[in-house]
Amino acid sequence: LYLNLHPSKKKPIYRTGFKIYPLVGALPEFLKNRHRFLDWTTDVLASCPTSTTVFRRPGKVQGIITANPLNIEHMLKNNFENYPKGERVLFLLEDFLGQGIFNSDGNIWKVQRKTASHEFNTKSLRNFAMQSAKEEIQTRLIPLLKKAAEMNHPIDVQEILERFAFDNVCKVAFNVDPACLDGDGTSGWEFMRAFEDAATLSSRRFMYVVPFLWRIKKLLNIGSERRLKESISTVHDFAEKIIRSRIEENTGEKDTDLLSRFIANDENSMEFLRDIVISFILAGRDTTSSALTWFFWLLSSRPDVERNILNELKSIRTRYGKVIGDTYNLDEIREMHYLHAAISEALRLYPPVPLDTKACREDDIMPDGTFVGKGWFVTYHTYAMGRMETLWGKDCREYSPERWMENGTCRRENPFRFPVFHAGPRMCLGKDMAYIQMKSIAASVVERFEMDVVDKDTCPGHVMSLTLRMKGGLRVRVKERCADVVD
Ligand code: HEM
Repeated sequence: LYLNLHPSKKKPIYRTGFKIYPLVGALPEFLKNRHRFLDWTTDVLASCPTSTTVFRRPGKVQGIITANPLNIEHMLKNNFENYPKGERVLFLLEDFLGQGIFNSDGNIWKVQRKTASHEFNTKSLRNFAMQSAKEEIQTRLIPLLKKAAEMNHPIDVQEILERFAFDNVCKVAFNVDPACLDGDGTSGWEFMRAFEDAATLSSRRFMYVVPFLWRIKKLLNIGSERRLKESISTVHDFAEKIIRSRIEENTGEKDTDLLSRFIANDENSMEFLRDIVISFILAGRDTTSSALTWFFWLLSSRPDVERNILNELKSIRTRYGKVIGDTYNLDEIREMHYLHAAISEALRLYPPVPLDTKACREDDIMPDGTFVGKGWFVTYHTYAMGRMETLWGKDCREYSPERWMENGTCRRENPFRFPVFHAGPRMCLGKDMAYIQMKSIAASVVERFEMDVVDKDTCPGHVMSLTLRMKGGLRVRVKERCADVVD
């Protein structure tokens, strides 16, 4: 339902992108399309004059969904205070995330943001993250892929990347190596599994047609809510044990990881520290792995793009006197403009956070004239934005890294047109770190291995979790590249 406020008459007009039925509103359509929610809502938004639509369900939940950059700039920056995450979202995720940076508003958020953004800008943290990624690539990822190539076994690249990202973000968050990429059976592996369950089961709370059904299940301690409680308890126990031992050995000096930097402030309680660490792990865990999974899938059917990446890597190796197998440092990674473009293009089509929702604090009018009522949800649809002809032209659904290139470098995009990393005061803190990690992995893998995707011609589906995961994973056969082809 597209609602427009005529400035002259100040009388709202309702127009719809969704089919609305008497009494039940958009519910039948929602149920019919729940399994393809992102594509369904993309089509609806594309048919609306300003790429914005109002969403109604029976009961009091209602809000707007928008893919309009002006509206997004308004809610994420110009009228930021009016669009917090809101009590509903905070409440649904509170059992798992507590009041960590990812799940807080107002002062609680501001305090964490201030410290975290200061630390994220330090060279020492960036170097530490870079070093952790390098080690994980050299000692775990490459040997694992070599072995898969020797055995000619198909592997699930998504799962491998998820384990990689989990190891990496745990190192950055609290300097613990769960060694998930090394194999199963470790306590870190149990932590990762529990973390995954907790994230997936928490996100399911958003999809209940009867919103409070999960609360009844929680009260009775049955089904998914029981499993959620168990997984949260495993995650919390693991994190608390580490934090406790770190507090005990606290020398008062800042260490390299984030936790130590927060511990240095004596005022932070155990719960506060736990929530921060968990928020960071959640933020950095599935996002980079999701992005790279879609990137490798897109690349598998585009040998021309792969060739351009190989050529770029070759010229960097020549310039810096490197050979295949050496890891790249920060300066070299920064010079990988085409690779940057190829990853950004994958992020455009498959944003790891496809939807993001805020709550409206006071009645407001969006720049496109859409009225938003107090208490409504406001969702911006990053996935739909990557598929809008109005934003990216007629070839918007094509994978084309070239659209990012300008005079040999990857151009910057307006974050409100490309809100893949959010925008405004709450913009993703890990963006640079994420690109460094993704480019390091992509460069090391592409120059050494060919990836032959099993079922290349089938377009994979996606699973709605907190991030956009590929349904069934990405199964590939890996083959070591011949050196003469690379050179
Ligand atoms: C491709 C990779 C990534 C993408 C696409 C991404 C995207 C996002 C998005 C959309 C948000 C806003 C979420 C919301 O507030 O609802 C966000 C927030 C955040 N991200 Fe990332 N992220 C990525 C990687 C990372 C990494 C690697 C880290 C850290 C290790 C990180 C740390 C954070 C933090 C701490 C926030 C919360 C910021 C705040 O609320 O002030 N992200 N990210």
